[in-house]
Amino acid sequence: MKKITIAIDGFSSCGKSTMAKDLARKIGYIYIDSGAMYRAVTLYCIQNNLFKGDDLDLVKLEEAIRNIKIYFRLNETTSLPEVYLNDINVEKEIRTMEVASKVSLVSAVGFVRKEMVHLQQQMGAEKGIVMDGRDIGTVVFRNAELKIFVTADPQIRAQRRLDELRSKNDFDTTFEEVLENIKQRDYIDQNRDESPLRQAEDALVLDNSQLTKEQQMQWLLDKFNYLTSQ
Ligand SMILES: Nc1ncnc2c1ncn2[C@@H]1O[C@H](COP(=O)(O)OP(=O)(O)O)[C@@H](O)[C@H]1O
Ligand SMILES: Nc1ccn([C@@H]2O[C@H](COP(=O)(O)OP(=O)(O)O)[C@@H](O)[C@H]2O)c(=O)n1
Repeated sequence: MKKITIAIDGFSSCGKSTMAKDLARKIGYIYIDSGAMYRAVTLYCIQNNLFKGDDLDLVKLEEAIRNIKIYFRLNETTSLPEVYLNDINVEKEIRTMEVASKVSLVSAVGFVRKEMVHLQQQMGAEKGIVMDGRDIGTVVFRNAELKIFVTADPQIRAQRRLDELRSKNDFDTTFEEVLENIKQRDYIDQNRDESPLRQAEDALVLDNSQLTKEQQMQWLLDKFNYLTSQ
């Protein structure tokens, strides 16, 4: 069967990666978490002291950006792609609240986006890919055959993210901190000049506030099956 490109965009912590991963596994496509790439650049900035508070040293970052090597490699146990920063697996380090609190500042920078979008387009050149993020259907793969825009109630999203942090033994972060971070990132992501988070005109919208992971997966699979059976 001819392979297509699937773009899943939407707000923070609403289940995009979960859906994208599940679908990719089911249909045998590659899965790419584009947010992990912006998180990896953010980790680089933190590790190299490019932040003074919320001020980012753009001169140093621009000098460094071409030498920041980011790629995914499959974890053989989970069969899921994991992100590498300059040849080090940083899959765990990029999921901290420290990175979450800075990532929207880094992802708003034009030259960072240019590099990441270029890499993402290379990864999807052969189609057969499910990529999730903020600008996949509007910028990275404007011609994607299937575009989904996911949303959910912020309180529900914060609780989901908090449960995830707890499951990773983070018992320090509070519900209020997670909710605040989600709202802040949504605001910056929607209001930045470069590729702001927008619903593509041809995207199908899913509010999964009241859906289980299984239900949202079935919804997505139905859309995929319908499209590819045409
Ligand atoms: N429908 C759902 N119901 C409950 N929890 C969900 C649902 N979808 C995803 N989750 C959980 O919510 C958290 C955020 O999901 P994730 O896929 O990482 O979101 P995103 O990629 O949009 O940031 C994860 O811990 C995930 O397991
Ligand atoms: N295609 C993308 C993906 C992520 N991002 C940025 O990267 C951040 C982290 O993305 P993510 O997908 O890991 O976020 P979560 O919703 O999983 O917390 C977002 O808040 C955006 O600022 C982006 O600008 N463009």
